[in-house]
Amino acid sequence: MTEQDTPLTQTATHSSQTTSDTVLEIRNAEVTFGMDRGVSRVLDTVDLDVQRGEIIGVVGESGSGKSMLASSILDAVVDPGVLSGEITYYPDDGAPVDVLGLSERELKSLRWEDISMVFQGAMSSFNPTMKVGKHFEETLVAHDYDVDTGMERARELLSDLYLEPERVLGSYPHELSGGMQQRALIALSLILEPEVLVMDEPTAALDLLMQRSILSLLENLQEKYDLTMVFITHDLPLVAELADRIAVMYAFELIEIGQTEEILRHAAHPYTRSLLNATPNLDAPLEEMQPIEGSAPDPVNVPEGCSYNPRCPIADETCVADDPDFQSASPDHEVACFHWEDAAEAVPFTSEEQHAEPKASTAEENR
Ligand SMILES: Nc1ncnc2c1ncn2[C@@H]1O[C@H](COP(=O)(O)OP(=O)(O)OP(=O)(O)O)[C@@H](O)[C@H]1O
Repeated sequence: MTEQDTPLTQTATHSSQTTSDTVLEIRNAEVTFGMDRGVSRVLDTVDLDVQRGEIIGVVGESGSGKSMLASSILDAVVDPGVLSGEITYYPDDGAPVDVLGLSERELKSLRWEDISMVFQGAMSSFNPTMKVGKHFEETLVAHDYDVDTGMERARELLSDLYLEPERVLGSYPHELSGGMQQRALIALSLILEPEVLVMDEPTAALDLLMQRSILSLLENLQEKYDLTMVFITHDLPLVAELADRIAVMYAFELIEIGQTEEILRHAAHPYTRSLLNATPNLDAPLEEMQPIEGSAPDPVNVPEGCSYNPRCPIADETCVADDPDFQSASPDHEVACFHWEDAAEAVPFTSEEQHAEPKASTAEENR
């Protein structure tokens, strides 16, 4: 059987996948900045449903809009960025929350108690003049949580992350290594028992070994605390080890989404396939790595039609004239490309080996 043998099914947007298990529903999320040289659209009509209890990896090149998506989820886009669309949070117990309609006060509580966020570079998130323990206490007090109970939870979380609680709580941030700081920050983000954890390049500043060990700790935390995780990164192989699903961004839009294994083995967007070929792979020789030709578009000047068309080997006049809708490449696998059925032939994988080890390696080598 060929790699792409699934018949084209009807056009659909992945928003149609909303189920009763959806914890976050993002519709038409758009972020613009007014610049001297025009409007910079740095997030372009993104629709995404995050399912309760899943780990979803959002990947893309630097500047593709991943951080804008992360901050949109919490209505935290920096000024003077303008966010529009709808972000709905469905708590486990309670009425749906219209995130963009919340007051500042309501947002403040949502941000720690329901949906929490961890950014790259723990040092910029901690106050360097305050001991780590004080950060936990202040967060508990600010949200009217019982400090004793909360600090018990802090100790448990720090232990879960293989840190010595007393030592870490009694240290200033700079007294801890980068890996310890980042783990302490993850513990802090979970102190108010949020249901969803959004992480924006949480391990980017760390060495490979520390990245891997944090990933496995995150997996344990997710199981223990029933968390939903949105893990944002440029590192596709890294997130593939953790994520149940992968969503790929290109030029401020989502262009493909599917189960991790499906994306790794049967990516249907020419960009995703090129991204996999451009990704270092421990199993494949370096010469098999192929950089993607051309450069990512400027947000003020995104190409008409499919924004990938100037770099795409199978683009034709349709791709220049129209922006493709999502199509179903296989169950739970959607791709925004007119010619996805030709992508496997046009952009073959350079390595026969799998590009990365997915979370659960259960599927056959090939369909
Ligand atoms: N404050 C700002 N004002 C104007 N444009 C911005 C601002 N912050 C980011 N951008 C632009 O928004 C676009 C998307 O940026 P974003 O940070 O979301 O990308 P990213 O995929 O997270 O990249 P990286 O992996 O490098 O963090 C980029 O073109 C960036 O230059």
